[in-house]
Amino acid sequence: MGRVWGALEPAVVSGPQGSTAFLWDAHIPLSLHRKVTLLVLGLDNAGKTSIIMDLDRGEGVEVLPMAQPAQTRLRVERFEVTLLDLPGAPRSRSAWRSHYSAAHGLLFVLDSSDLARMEEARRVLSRVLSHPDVSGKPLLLLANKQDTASALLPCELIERLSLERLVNENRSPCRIEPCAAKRGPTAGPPRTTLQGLRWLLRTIPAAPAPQPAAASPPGPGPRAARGRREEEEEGEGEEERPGAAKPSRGAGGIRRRG
Ligand SMILES: Nc1nc2c(ncn2[C@@H]2O[C@H](COP(=O)(O)OP(=O)(O)OP(=O)(O)O)[C@@H](O)[C@H]2O)c(=O)[nH]1
Ligand SMILES: [Mg+2]
Repeated sequence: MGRVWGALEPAVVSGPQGSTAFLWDAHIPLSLHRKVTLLVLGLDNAGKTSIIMDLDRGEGVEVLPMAQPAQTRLRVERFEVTLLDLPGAPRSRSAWRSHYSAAHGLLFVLDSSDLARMEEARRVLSRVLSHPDVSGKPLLLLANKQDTASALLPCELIERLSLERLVNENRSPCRIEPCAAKRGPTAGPPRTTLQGLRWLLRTIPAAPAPQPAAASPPGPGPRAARGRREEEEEGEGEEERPGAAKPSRGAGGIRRRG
C-alpha cells in the first residue's frame, strides 16, 4: 500500500470565525479503514464529553459499538476512530500520560469563555505537548463555548496560549477551530468540529505507528522527584521533561486569515 508524504512546510487552512491551521501539515495516508486513537484532553468543564456526544450525531459519522467505558468509536471516512474521553480535573491529569504513547493525535478542548483559567489551560497544554510521547503528533484545538458572550476568538486564544511557540517547539501540526457543543438536543456537531476532526485524521502520519502504552512510569528526572501530592495539585503543569524540548526550526508560524 503506497503512501504519500508531503514536504514539511507550513500550511494554512481557513475557516469561519478566524479558524486557523498551521505548521507542518504534511502527511496524507492512503490506507483503508485505518484504526486510530485520539485523546480528548482539556481542563475540567471545558466541554470534552459534550463535544464527543455531539460528534456521535455528525453527518458522515457512523457510531461503532463501544469497546470500553469512556471510549467512543466512530467511523469517519476511511478511519475507525477511538476517542478516549479523559477527565480533566487536576487530580485526574496525571493519568493522561499513560495513554500518550498509544495516541495518534490529540483533541484539546478549551472553554473559550473561562478567562480566569486560560493560564492554567496554557500550562496544561504546554506540559502535554512537550511530553516525548506526544511531541510531533497532530493537535486539534477546539475553542469551545463560542455561544457565550465572553468567549475569546481563536485568534485571541492563539495569543493567550502562546500557541505558535508551543507548537513550534514541539513540532506538532496544529489547527484551531471555534465551536459550541451545547446547541440543543437534536443538533449535531458544528461544521467546524467535523472539519477539524477530518483535518486531524488526514494529518496523522501513516508511520511510524504509536508504541504500546508503557508499563512503567517515565524514568527519573524532575518529574520523578516530585511528590504525588504536588503532582495531583498541579496536574499537568509546565515543568520541562528531559529530552522533551526541541529547538524551533524557525519555520512555520501561525498564519491567520484577514
Ligand atoms: N454554553 C456552553 N456550555 C457548554 C458547551 N459545551 C459544554 N458546555 C457545558 O459545560 C459543562 C461541562 O461540559 P462537559 O462536557 O461535562 O465538560 P468536560 O470537559 O467533559 O469536563 P470533565 O469531564 O469534568 O473533565 C456542562 O454543563 C456543559 O453543558 C458550549 O459549547 N457552550
Ligand atoms: Mg467529561
